[in-house]
Amino acid sequence: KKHKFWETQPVGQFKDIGNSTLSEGPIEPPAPLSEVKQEPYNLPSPYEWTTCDMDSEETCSEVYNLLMNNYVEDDENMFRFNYSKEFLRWALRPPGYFKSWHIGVRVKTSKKLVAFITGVPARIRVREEVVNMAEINFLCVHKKLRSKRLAPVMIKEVTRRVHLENIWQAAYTAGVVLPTPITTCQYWHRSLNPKKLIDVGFSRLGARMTMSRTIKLYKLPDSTATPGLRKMELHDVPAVTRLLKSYLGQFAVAPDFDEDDVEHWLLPTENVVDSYLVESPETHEITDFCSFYTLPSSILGNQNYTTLKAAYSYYNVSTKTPLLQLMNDALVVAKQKDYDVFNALDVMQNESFLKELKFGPGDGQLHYYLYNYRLQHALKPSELGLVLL
Ligand SMILES: COc1cccc(CC(=N)NC(=O)c2cccnc2OC2CCNCC2)c1
Repeated sequence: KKHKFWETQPVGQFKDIGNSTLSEGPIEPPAPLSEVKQEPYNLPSPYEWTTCDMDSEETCSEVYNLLMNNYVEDDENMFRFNYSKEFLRWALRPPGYFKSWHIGVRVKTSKKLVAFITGVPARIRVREEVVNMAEINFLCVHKKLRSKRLAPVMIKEVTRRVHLENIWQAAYTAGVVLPTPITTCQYWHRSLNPKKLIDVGFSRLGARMTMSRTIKLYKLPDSTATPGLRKMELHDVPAVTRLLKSYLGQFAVAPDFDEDDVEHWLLPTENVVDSYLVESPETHEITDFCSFYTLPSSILGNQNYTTLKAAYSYYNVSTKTPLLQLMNDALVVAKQKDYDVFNALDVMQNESFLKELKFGPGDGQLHYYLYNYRLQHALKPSELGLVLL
């Protein structure tokens, strides 16, 4: 029976699509904390819960290795996400985070880490409502423990721990269709190193295309074009926060960033997140912003390469510089930093540059979900202003 677990959860159900008697907003009301289950859910007997302290080098390495060997692969099982340790520490320790939401499962005897799921707090605006949510991510069960029905109990346990902090909504993405997506995004890839991408099977040589013609097609300028483009610095946080808050206001669902959030999520961090802004040479006003995060993938079964260096479009704001030019400069910077590919979803205003900047459509979709919050209608990807890691 499909979705046996999800039909028991407060999420939009397929059977409710189009039922206009159901109002937009929380599906179940908050419960008094005394009514939240105080003790952890039961795991199958060989396993025990553990809280993963990401400040611990040893535990962070265990999480890194579990994900490197068992996390999400592409549809053809040629690549697997290879989040770095510094990326995981960044992703899991935003302002107000809870260590208790970094949940692992260990084998009682060997203490081996065999599963993981996380939440981080986020203020997300849904239309006019700002909602305290948990962003759920990194659900991973060791390949050898699949279909033991561990995922449902891990989802229930992270939900229980989120409830204990009086948070009743969540946001998450998945490559699979579950009840019920608030939107479904296409992903797009812009080749930066086409020879490597073809060698490893990420891309295929176009029909009637030679390798040298393909390399020429994706060639980028050696330097950026926008006057006043520079890396974001700490003193830019107030201006970038204002710029971002104003820009994200146009989307139906978007983070409600304050300065502490912007400092954490958007200040450049080596090998994790890169952020650039345009400071007008005349007025010194900050008029535009672009950012991408670094998520390499392991290349499974290739003699010459082990890693695909990929940049993922994050938050971009254009108020003076055309978005097309701003994003082309982002491609130029990514190429300068030796990335192989630049990925983007068709969210926000990304559709306006994807084809013109020679992005090609990916072969999959990314579905966005809200937990315990019903939207009257699914969104178009262009109405979504939320990028999850
Ligand atoms: C190239 O290596 C891959 C390794 C694993 C999976 C995929 C395909 C895939 N599933 N891609 C995405 O989900 C994706 C494509 C474009 C932009 N963001 C994305 O996912 C982000 C956001 C959701 N969490 C994973 C990273 C590709």
